[in-house]
This record gives sequence, C-alpha cells and structure tokens, in this order.
Amino acid sequence: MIELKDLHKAFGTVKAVDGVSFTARDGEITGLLGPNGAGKTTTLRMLYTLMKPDAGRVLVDGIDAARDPVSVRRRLGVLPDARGLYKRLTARENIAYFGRLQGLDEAALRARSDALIAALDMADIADRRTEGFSQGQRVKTAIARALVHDPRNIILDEPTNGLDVMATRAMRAFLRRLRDEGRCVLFSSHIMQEVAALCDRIVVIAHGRVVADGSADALRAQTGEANLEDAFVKIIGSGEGLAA
Ligand SMILES: Nc1ncnc2c1ncn2[C@@H]1O[C@H](COP(=O)(O)OP(=O)(O)OP(=O)(O)O)[C@@H](O)[C@H]1O
Repeated sequence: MIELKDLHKAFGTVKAVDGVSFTARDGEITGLLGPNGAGKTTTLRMLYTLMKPDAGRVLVDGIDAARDPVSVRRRLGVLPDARGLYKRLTARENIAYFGRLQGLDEAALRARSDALIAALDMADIADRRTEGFSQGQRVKTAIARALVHDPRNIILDEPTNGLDVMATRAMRAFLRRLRDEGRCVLFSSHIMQEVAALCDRIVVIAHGRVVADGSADALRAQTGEANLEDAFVKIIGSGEGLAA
C-alpha cells in the first residue's frame, strides 16, 4: 500500500506539487491522471525516493520513505519516465544486473527472469542486445527489470507511452495480472481512455493538486456526466493537455 500525505515540491516559483494526498491500495490499480505539467512525474519521483519533498510524507506498506528509504525502495518496482537500458547488454542481462543489485542469488535470479520473460512474452528478444530494440521491446525489458525482486508495489510512469495497440493491450493485461496477485499498482497517464479502461481508482491531478479521487462510477456521479471523458473535462476545467 502506498500513502502520500500532503506532499509539496516547488521549483523556484513553480509549485509543481502543491499538497497531494492519496492512497493506492493493494489488489487495486490506481491511475494518476492529469494534463501535461500537472505534477504527476514529480509526485512519482518523490514517492520512489529520487527527489525529496519540501513537505509531506510518503509511506510504503507503512514505512516512512524519509526514515527508511532503503526498505521503501525494496518494496517498490519502478518503471520511471526515463527507461535507460544498457544497450551493450542483452535484455536478460539487463534484468539480471538489476536483480544482483537487489541482492538476489543466482537461482532466484534465474527463476524470476524466466518467469518475467514468459509473462511479458519476450522469449524471442531475451538474448538479443537491447541496442536497436523497438519502443515496445524496451518498455518490456524495463518492466521486467523493475519487477525482478518481486516487489509488492509497482509504480509506472506513462507505461504505454509509444506502444502500439497490441503492445498496449498486452501491457494492460499484464498490469491486471499484477493487481490480481494482490499487488498495489499505481501508474500515471494523461490518456483518459487508458485510465478508464484499467483503473479501479482514479486520482485526478491538476496544477499540483488532487481535484478528484474515486472509482470511474464515483467520478461520473460526482460530476453528473454519464461519459467519463466529459467527467474528466468538467473536473479539470478543460480538456487541454489530456489525450483521449
Ligand atoms: N526539475 C525541474 N525543474 C524545474 N521545473 C520542473 C522540474 N520538474 C518539473 N518541473 C515543473 O513542474 C511542473 C510539473 O511537472 P511534472 O513533470 O511533474 O508534470 P507531469 O504531470 O508529469 O507532466 P507530463 O504529463 O507532461 O509529463 C511543470 O510545470 C514542470 O515544468
């Protein structure tokens, strides 16, 4: 479970995150939806301890990220916005490298790598160097790498960015599977359909603040709009910066 409590972060005069609080629960997919520049990436960076908040707290499975960042990182699998892979290594070697950094022994590493390569349907590319990989192949490798230590909480920044329709469908199925295993899945997106198709709970963020938080049905009821897209536009105040 991930709890964010009144997070703040400013860059000079820009209040990127201005009092964000929400909870992402186990066994649910939570979507962080907001237009470009809303503060999604900054919020996620504070959550995965890459950036220190100016104020506020992050708790992962009840552990305070400021007090024990190492334990928090162990409990998180992160697909960051920058997906840098080592291009001279094969996909499998990229995954193994991260597994060793996480302290997995060789037997556990092999078992986890094989399971992820099968789950992400990447057997055909696993032993190729990642140099020259397509966007979809890179995303799959980065996800396998992020999950090698079997984390309970999974954070993904725009996971389907640049993926084609089939790869997007496969990614959605994979995220549902993680959810059905009881994990806490949190992802950010500025694509309404993505969030509508996938999420049990939607946190809408605009100008660094949470402007709505609930199921798709709750958001429709809150706004009186039958169509989720219309509900989002009403909540955010405009459709600018959101993609259908
Ligand atoms: N390192 C930084 N230095 C200065 N300003 C920043 C920095 N990081 C983010 N910002 C600003 O903070 C605001 C929020 O940015 P953020 O990247 O969190 O938004 P986002 O919701 O992830 O947007 P997008 O969908 O475009 O990725 C923006 O105005 C951005 O320009």
